[in-house]
Amino acid sequence: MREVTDTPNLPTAAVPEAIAVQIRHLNYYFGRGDLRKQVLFDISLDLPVGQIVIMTGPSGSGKTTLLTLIGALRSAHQGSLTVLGQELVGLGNRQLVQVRRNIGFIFQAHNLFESLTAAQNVEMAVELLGNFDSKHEQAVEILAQIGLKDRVNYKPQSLSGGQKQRVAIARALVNQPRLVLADEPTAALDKKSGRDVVTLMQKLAKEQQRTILMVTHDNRILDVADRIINLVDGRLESDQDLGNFVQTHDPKSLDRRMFIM
Ligand SMILES: Nc1ncnc2c1ncn2[C@@H]1O[C@H](COP(=O)(O)OP(=O)(O)OP(=O)(O)O)[C@@H](O)[C@H]1O
Repeated sequence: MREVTDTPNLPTAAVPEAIAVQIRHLNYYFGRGDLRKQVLFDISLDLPVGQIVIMTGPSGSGKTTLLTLIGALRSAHQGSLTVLGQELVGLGNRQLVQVRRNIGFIFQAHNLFESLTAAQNVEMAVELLGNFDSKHEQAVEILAQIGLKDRVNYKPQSLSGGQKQRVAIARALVNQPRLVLADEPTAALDKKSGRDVVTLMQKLAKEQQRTILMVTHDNRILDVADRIINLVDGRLESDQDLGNFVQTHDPKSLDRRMFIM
């Protein structure tokens, strides 16, 4: 068990290591004063290590807001949000940046740099952790693992939509984040590419014991999930366990697992 940092408005809590994300009574507001608007209401949720969770819900229901809070991309103020053992409520910007380093992000817009090759786009993520010596080898290795071995020196303009999204996935995964957050990762892809991308993410969750939270409107990929949560008007409306998930979390074995396509 890890102790969670105490914050002014929260009691100290202990979160089991097998829980990657623990949320308790989380509220979130945009704006201030008269313009203040509540968009998340009393969210409580546990995401176990190794689980692949799909979050659905109507447009404007708060999915992206919740994802960005979990990803330490905005700060939470009310309730408790513990990510990889760290309480985020009450953390300053510099500490949030540290938390982000353990999270892989995959967005609908792949946000690749057009002037850089696939390998160089991935290398940038490795550099962020200060690893300059082996960055090229690491980038090539993960690109090969996701089926892009013969595309490492291609620039995004010469890649298909599915291949670009795979580069974005390689970039999100190269530092072996324990938590992966994806916002509509298949929205811009055709049926086959979308399926390939999520199958890849599913393999990752199972073989490397990574936790994946994915926002999607894409009904074609719901079956890869262990669990589907539905957000409506900022509230957790339903939480459906699909019965696929078997908790196998063993912290000692985590780093020895390899991810092979
Ligand atoms: N920066 C912001 N400032 C003020 N309100 C915002 C901001 N971002 C989002 N909102 C509002 O918060 C609510 C939730 O938005 P959010 O983007 O989280 O929904 P969503 O479920 O991800 O929607 P979509 O499926 O369309 O992406 C919406 O009412 C939205 O208008």
